[in-house]
Order: sequence, then C-alpha cells, then structure tokens
Amino acid sequence: MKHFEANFDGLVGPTHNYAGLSFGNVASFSNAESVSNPKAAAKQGLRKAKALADLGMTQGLLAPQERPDVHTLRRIGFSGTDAEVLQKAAQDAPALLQACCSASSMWTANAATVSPSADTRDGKIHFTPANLVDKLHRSIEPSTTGRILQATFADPKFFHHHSHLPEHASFGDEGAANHTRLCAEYGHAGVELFVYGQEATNPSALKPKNFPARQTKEASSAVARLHQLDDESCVFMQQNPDVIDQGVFHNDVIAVGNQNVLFYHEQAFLETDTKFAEIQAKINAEMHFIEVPTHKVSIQDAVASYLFNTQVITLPNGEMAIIAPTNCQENQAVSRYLEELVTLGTPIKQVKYFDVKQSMQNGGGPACLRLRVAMNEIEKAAVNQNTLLDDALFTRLNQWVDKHYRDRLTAKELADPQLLIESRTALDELTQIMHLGSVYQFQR
Ligand SMILES: NCCC[C@H](NC(=O)CCC(=O)O)C(=O)O
Repeated sequence: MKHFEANFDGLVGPTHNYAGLSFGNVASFSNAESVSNPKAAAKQGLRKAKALADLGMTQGLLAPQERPDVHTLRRIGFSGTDAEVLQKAAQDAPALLQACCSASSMWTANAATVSPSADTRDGKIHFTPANLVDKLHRSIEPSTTGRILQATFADPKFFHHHSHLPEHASFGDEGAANHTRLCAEYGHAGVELFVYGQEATNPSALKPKNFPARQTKEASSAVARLHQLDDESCVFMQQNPDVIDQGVFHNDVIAVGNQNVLFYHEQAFLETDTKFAEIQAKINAEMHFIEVPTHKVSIQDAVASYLFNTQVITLPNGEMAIIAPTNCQENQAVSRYLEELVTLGTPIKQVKYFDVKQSMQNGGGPACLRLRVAMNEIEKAAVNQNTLLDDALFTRLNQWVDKHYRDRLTAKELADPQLLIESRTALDELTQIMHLGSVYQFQR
C-alpha cells in the first residue's frame, strides 16, 4: 500500500497581529507593534499549501482558533457584555488582551506531536496536543486544538487522541517543532527523534542562561510513552543551550528531517556524535546527516533567514525538495549555501521559495506552518475530506478570506468589538465549509 507524508497547514486567523509576545523569539520581539495584514497572511499561507498540493503532495488544513478569546478574559475577571470585556481588558491589562488575541495557532508545528501507525504498538496514528505552557498566549490553545484535531482525524479506528500534558513548566511541550520522525520509507517503522531544551527535574543539567528552553525532556518522554513507542525506536537529544540563547526557541529553527535525511546546523545539538550513532543504530536505513558549518552559515543568519525552518519533502518522483521562505533567497550566505546544497549529491535536489513574510515577522516559517502526518491511503480516506486542499477548497477559502479578513490590524484595534463579530462570523462559516461541527466555545 502507498504511504506518504501529509502536511496540515494552519489557516491564519482573522486577528493575525504583531504583539511581541514571544520572549526568546527574535522576530516576534523585533516586530512588536508593527501593523499586520491578516488578509495577506492568510493568502500567503494558502498559496504555499496549494503549491504543495499542486506538486502532488497530500495537503490538509487545520482551522484557526477563536480570537479574541473572551472566555479566557472572563475567567480572569473581566465581565459584562463581550464589548465591555474587551474594553475593560484594553484599559486595565492591555498585555493580557493581546495574549488573548494572537493568531498563533497558525503555527501547527506546535499544535501537537504525531506518531504514525507504523511506529505505535496499537497500529494507530497518535496525537498529543502541545500544552505550550511557556507562553501565555499559546497556553490557551491546547483544548481547542484537541477538538480541531478530533474533528479532522475523527475515526477512532485509525486515530488515537490524547489530552495535552499537565500544564506545568516541568512538562513544557511544544509539539512537533521539537520532534522529527526519521525512516527508510514512510510506511516502515522509523526512529522518533525528540529534541528537548532542558531537563526540568534535574537542577544540575545544562540549560540556556537568557532565553527559555520551552521543551522539557520530561514532556518528550511522556509523549513517547503515550504514543506507545518502543525504546528501540526513540532517541532523546538535547538542543544546544547556547543557540537557544541566540534565538533558536524551537528545534525546528535549527534542524529539519525527512525520511533518512537530517539537515542541521553544526551547533544545533549537544552530544551530536553519540546521538547520531544511536539514530544510525536504531534505524533501518542509511542516514544522510547534512551538517551546515558555522563558517558557511552563522547562527545569526540561520535565525534571520530560517534556513532550517524549511520543509524537506519527498516529491512523488522520489526526489526531495526544500520549501524555503524567500527570506533565504535574500540572505547572501544562505542563498549561496542552498545553491550549493542541491549539487552535493544528497537526496535534496531542488529548492522552492515562498513568500510567507507575514508569518515570518512573528518567527514562523514554512515548517512552523505545518503539522506532518505520515499515513497510508486507508488512513487518508478516514480523514475528514473537507479539510484536504484541492482546487475547489482553495478557491472557496480565498473567497472566504476576502469576505471576512481585514488588510490592516494594529494592537489598538484588538479591542474593537466589531473585530470579535467579524472573527466569529468567519469561523462559524469555516466550520461549515470544513464540516468541523461546533469546535469553538462560542458555538457551544
Ligand atoms: N513555530 C513558530 C512559532 C512562532 C510563535 N510566535 C508568536 O507566537 C509571536 C506572536 C506575537 O508576538 O504576536 C511562537 O513564538 O511560538
């Protein structure tokens, strides 16, 4: 049977804005207070997703979340009508209002960790929504994420959904951004590489000094247990704390893998040689470890261009391609490196560039925008078919964006009660387009 990797991209929500909410994420911080364009952001994302579908890839979409999140604002004591809640929050606690308005669920690499059926003991695809506890604005995502995933992957015969991990710093979990599945063929049992930033219960373990390490080893181990993975198919590796301190807040800012390829920066990990030997010993394939040395691309250039937040995909003809943000083309060292990469005799043969600048300005590149689900034809048939991107859905969603989204949004406008109405109207219509049922709290 045919096995392949499907990508589920996050649809950008109507409140996409730049609020500088992510300490440790250089782009988020440096673009705080910029004016955003939610309409352009949504269309850039859709265009990237459609291009992959046109290349013959299986491409799905995950719905965005309900924002402004008035329910959380009520939970922390703001009361009255929805308009009053927004207005009081804007007055008394503007930072909390901003946290409740982020469209951050667009970065579905952080929605969940996914283990394909070939790796799990019960032969089902496992999903654990990420708790995202390190950032307030992201910590309010997991419950709705769980409902959206269940509405997208509904059939319990094929899909096994877990609750997110306990909401405590010891279990800080950022989902697939810190998880890479390596394999010979998508349908063969693979090795799941869990990359963590710190060990929460070991005070003497190395950790970054300035910026937070969002993923803990405890969380990675818990996900591996939940997903019924055997020890022989897991590798746990620590991210280099020094690069976290230089803005590498997730592992997918410094490394990306696909099948038997791991593309990474020289400074990405600790104990690189030992851990790579463990991967090679556990995997039934000849690994290609493609290392990018610092003298060719500095950490600073990697963070600015998102060279490693690219998607490495296997095209239907078996060749691999890199899906890169246009920011890579604009960085001299990085574009020179990518020109060279396709000549090195590795499985990666071509580079395709996409403008996802609206997302990039908040620190999310092509890889952040997608959640990977390796599957076979039978499992694909069990997916909610209205979430799979084809010509008709692409046209429909572009019209939907044109109808509901603003082309300009500032922090001040987040309290506009009209924005809440626009956003709920759009999402209500979206749940009908994608046949999701009542996944949002305002619909329940
Ligand atoms: N995987 C990429 C995630 C990017 C995301 N940025 C943000 O949430 C920025 C939002 C803002 O600052 O408005 C984050 O840091 O988790």
